[in-house]
Amino acid sequence: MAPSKLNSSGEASISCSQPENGFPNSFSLFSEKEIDELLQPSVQGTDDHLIEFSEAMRTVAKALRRAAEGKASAQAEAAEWKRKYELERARNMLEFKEESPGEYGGDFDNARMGNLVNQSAWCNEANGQFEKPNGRNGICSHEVLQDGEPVFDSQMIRKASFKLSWCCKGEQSDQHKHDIVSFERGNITTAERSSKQISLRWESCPRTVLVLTKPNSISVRILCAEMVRWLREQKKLEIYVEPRVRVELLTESSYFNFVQTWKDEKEISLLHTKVDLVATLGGDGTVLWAASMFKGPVPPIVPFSLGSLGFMTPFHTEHYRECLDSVLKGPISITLRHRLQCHVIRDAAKNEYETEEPILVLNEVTIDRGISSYLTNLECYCDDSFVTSVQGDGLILSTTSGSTAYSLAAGGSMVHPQVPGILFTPICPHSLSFRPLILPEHVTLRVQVPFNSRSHAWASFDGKDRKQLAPGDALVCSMAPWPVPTACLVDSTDDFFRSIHEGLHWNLRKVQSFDGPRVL
Ligand SMILES: NC(=O)c1ccc[n+]([C@@H]2O[C@H](COP(=O)([O-])OP(=O)(O)OC[C@H]3O[C@@H](n4cnc5c(N)ncnc54)[C@H](O)[C@@H]3O)[C@@H](O)[C@H]2O)c1
Ligand SMILES: Nc1ncnc2c1ncn2[C@@H]1O[C@H](COP(=O)(O)OP(=O)(O)OP(=O)(O)O)[C@@H](O)[C@H]1O
Repeated sequence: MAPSKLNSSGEASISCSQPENGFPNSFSLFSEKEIDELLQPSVQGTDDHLIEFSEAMRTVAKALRRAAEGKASAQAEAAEWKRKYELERARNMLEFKEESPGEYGGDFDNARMGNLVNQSAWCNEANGQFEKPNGRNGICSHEVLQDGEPVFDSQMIRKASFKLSWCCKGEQSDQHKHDIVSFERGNITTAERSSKQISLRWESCPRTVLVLTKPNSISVRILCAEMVRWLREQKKLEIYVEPRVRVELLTESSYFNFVQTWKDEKEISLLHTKVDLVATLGGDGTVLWAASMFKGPVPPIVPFSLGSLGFMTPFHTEHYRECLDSVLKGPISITLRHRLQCHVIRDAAKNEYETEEPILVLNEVTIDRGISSYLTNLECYCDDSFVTSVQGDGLILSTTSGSTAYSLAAGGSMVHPQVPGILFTPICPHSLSFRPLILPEHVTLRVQVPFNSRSHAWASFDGKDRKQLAPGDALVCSMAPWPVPTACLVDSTDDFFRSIHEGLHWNLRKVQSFDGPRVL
C-alpha cells in the first residue's frame, strides 16, 4: 500500500507526492471532504454551474483516489511475488546443494540465502527447516494466470526452475546465446530462430566477377563471350574465367585480352580474396563445380540456367543483363547453402590427426560398394553414439541442398535448403525397417568400414573424386563453416517451390473432374 495520512476529520487521503507510488510530486490529491470544504463558501447561494462543477470535481477526486489505491496495491502485490520468487529460488538452491554436496561451486551466496530464509513466513523456526509451501502460498512454475490473477490447482505439483543454455562445440564453458525461460510459468519460448530469409546488401560496389561455365557447350560459349563483354563495357568490372575459357575467348578475338585467369592451385586458393561475385553458366553440376573451387569462404554465386534440370539455377539467361544489374546494385535475397566437411581417416595412418585434405561437398558424400558385388557393411556413429550398421548398397550423408539430388532418389525426404541438418539416407538397405533420418547440423558423423568387411567401400563427393576405403578406414563428416551463398530469383522458399514444381514435377496430377458422384 502507498503511505496514507489522516486528515483533520479522520478520513484517509492519499498523498500522491510519494515518488514510489508512481505519481508525480507536483500535485497532491484531496479527500472528497476537503474538496467540499474548499468549494463550500463559493457553492452556497451560487448558480447551478458551480454546483455542477463541484460535482465534477468530486467525481475526479474519487477516480484519482481509486487509481492511486489500485496502483499502490498492485505494487505491493508485485513486491510480495518478487519476495516469494526469491525465497523459492533460495529453497531450490538449498535442496540442490543438499542433493549434490560438493558439486555446487562457491558462487552460491549462503549469507543471502540465510537472509531470505529468515524473512520467510514459511520457515518453521522451531526446527529451522523449510515448510514446503503449498496451495496459495507456493510459487508453482506451472501456475496459470487468468485476468492477472493466479489460478491454483490443488493437483498441481511443484516444478523446479531451470535455465537453458547452448554449449559451444568443443567448449566446456556455459556460454549461451540467450535465456529463454519464463520461471513463473515454466513455458519455454524462443525469440529467434535461425532460418529466416537472408538479404545481401553491398557495402561497397562489387568490382570483380568470376564467370564459370559448363564445358563443351556452344550455347554456353556464346553467352559467356557476350556476358563478359557486357560486364566489362557497361559495368566496368574486372573479369576472371577458367584458363580453358580464356583460351576459348582469345581464339574468338584478341579483344578479350583483359580477361584474367589463374595458373595453379595456389592461385585458386586465393580467388576468394579477389572475386566479389561468381556467375555460373550451366546446370546444377556447374554450381557444384563452382562451390568445389572454394575450399574456404565462397563469394555470392548467381546461377544462370543452361542445363536440363536446373534445380539450383533460378536465373534465366535471356534476362541476364537485368538480373546482373539488380544483383550488382543489391540488396538481394540469398540462400546460404550449407556444406559438409569430410575427412578420410586411414587405418594405416599413425594417428587420428594424420588425415588427408578435407573435402567440402554441397550436395552429399556417398559411401557405397563401388564395383564390388558384395553387400557393404558400414558402422555408423553420431558423435559418441552408435547409430546402426548399414548393410546394403551404401549410405548417403547429404546436406539439405542435396536432399533433392541423390538422397531423393534413395528415398530421402526433400528438405528446404535453409533448414540446418544432415540427411542420413541408406542406399538399397537390405532391411525392411531402415528409414532415412535427418540429424541436427551440429553432429559429427563417422562411417567406419569394419575390419571384418568382405570388401572395400568407396566414397564419392558430389558425385566426383572417388576414394577407396579399406577395412579399418573411416569417413568423418560434419557441417563446414563455409556455406555457399546463392542468389535467389525471388527468395529461398519461392525458389525452392519453383524448383520442386517445375524441375521435379512434384505431386503433379490431373485435377479430378467436376462431374461424378458427390456427397453434399
Ligand atoms: N541416382 C541418382 O539420382 C544419382 C546418382 C548419382 C549422382 N547423383 C547426383 O548427381 C550429383 C552430381 O551432379 P552433376 O550435375 O555433377 O552430375 P550429373 O551430370 O550426372 O547430373 C546429375 C543430375 O542431378 C541433378 N542435381 C544435381 N544436384 C542437384 C540438387 N541439389 N538438386 C536437384 N538435382 C540435382 C542435376 O541437375 C543432374 O540432372 C551428385 O551430387 C548426386 O546428388 C544422383
Ligand atoms: N567449369 C567446369 N569445369 C569442369 N567440369 C564442369 C564445369 N562445370 C560443370 N562441369 C561438369 O559438367 C557436368 C555437367 O554440368 P551441368 O550439370 O552443369 O550441366 P547439365 O548436365 O547440362 O545440367 P543439369 O545438371 O541441370 O542436367 C557436371 O558433371 C559438372 O561437374
